[in-house]
Amino acid sequence: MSDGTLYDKVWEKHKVTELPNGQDQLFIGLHLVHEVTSPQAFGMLRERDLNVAYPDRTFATTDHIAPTEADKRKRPLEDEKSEEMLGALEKNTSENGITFFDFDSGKQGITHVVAPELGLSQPGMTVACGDSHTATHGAFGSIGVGIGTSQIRDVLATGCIAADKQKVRRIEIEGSLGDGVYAKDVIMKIIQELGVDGGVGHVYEYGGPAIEELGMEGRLAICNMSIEGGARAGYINPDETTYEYLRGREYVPEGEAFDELVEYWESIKSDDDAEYDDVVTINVDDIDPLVTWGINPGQVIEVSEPIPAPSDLPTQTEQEAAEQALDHMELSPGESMLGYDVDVAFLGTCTNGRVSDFEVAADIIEGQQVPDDVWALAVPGSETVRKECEARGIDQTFIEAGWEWRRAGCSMCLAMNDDKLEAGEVCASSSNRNFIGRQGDKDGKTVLMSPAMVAAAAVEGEVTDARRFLDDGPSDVVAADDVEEVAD
Ligand SMILES: CC(C)[C@H](C(=O)O)[C@@H](O)C(=O)O
Ligand code: SF4
Repeated sequence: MSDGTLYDKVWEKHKVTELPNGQDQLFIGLHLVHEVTSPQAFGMLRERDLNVAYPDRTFATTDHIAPTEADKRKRPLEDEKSEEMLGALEKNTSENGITFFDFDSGKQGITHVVAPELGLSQPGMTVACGDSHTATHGAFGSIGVGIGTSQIRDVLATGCIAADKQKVRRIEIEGSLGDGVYAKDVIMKIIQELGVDGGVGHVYEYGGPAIEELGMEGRLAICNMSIEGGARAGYINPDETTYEYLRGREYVPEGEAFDELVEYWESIKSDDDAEYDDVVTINVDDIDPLVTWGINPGQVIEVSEPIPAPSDLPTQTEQEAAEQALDHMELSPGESMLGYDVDVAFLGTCTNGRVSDFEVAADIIEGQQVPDDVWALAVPGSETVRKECEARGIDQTFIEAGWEWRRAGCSMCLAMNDDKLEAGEVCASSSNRNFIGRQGDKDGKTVLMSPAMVAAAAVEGEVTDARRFLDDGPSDVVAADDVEEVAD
């Protein structure tokens, strides 16, 4: 008989008991903490005079409020609220014996970038963090869940959460990605097909040839945006790519211990005959780079497709959302996103702030100049990413092309620091959310896309198909001039 999916197996291994209310008590193997969602939870522990149950399984970093300009990282931080949050995290971690990757550690960065690159996130684990993008860690074949304040308190105090088991949808990605099409495009395609609520009540298991071909950084980008598709978590079964990535990382055991772990990791993979609640197949052979045209990540098209008319959308909710989106973005149905003016290019975040993202973008911007009226901002996802890019000279390519090369943090992904989109500005962004006001002013506009597309938009000052910049890209790429109706 089949043991089932990775989700079933990992869940069962971590289930402590069934609670009287029907939920399961789930043990959490890795608890990640950042400055925004943790202070209140630590406060709750203090009120009850409780200690942190598993400080060795708990790791903290500062990301959301982190200033990205080197000289603004001096303490106390200029912004009072940010200083308060950072101070609280310092106090809470040092009082409880929790490792904190602070600015001086050289390892600070976005939680979901730092934990994977240090080898903290491993297959078969349960990972929790007070942050919706904890799904990212599922790229290793773990269950990564975002949790709220009371659950953060519970994990701190007991190492466990009360949780409901979800259904599992297998998303089979067939085919092979063309040049200039990336993991980000795959997840945007999935959300286009299944919608922003499509995953509610589910976790997504991504698999199939196109997923197997991806490196870990691409897999992380896909799992990262599971939440944008409404899923509670997303994961990919571990394989050689996973093990090779993990080998030698700081928190990964070596030698025989590593081999034993691989054996365990192999055992928690979904069985070939595992039963899923649902299977969806998407072929990516012919997909073009995707961009959003609206104000949620499901309002997305392949870059040369026309923007849909609200009346063509299936539900009233989608129709109303589309009306609001077109109004906000100042776009009309039938128009193309090609040629849409861009003021800011933002490259970074827990979706696309890793070395390979900067590498891909550097290939496009090399020898090009950002126009005077475009502000191009490159923000490594972690200090480790930054230093590796600098060691390889990638930062110089950005700087020479007119980009600002910054220190690590969430930055303009949600503008909790100084990096803000202003009213009326359009941002070509490698992030994961395009909600109104997300990147700063409520009158700013966000267009989500892959790092390559952000780089190309920075060069042109408008949305363009990045494959035009590839030596070996396809020959039939549509340029803005070829499109009859081009947005302003
Ligand atoms: C601040 C934090 C709680 C939030 C999240 O949960 O995701 C943020 O990271 C985001 O991306 O919106
Ligand atoms: S980079 Fe963006 S999505 Fe990721 S944790 Fe930070 S704010 Fe959230």
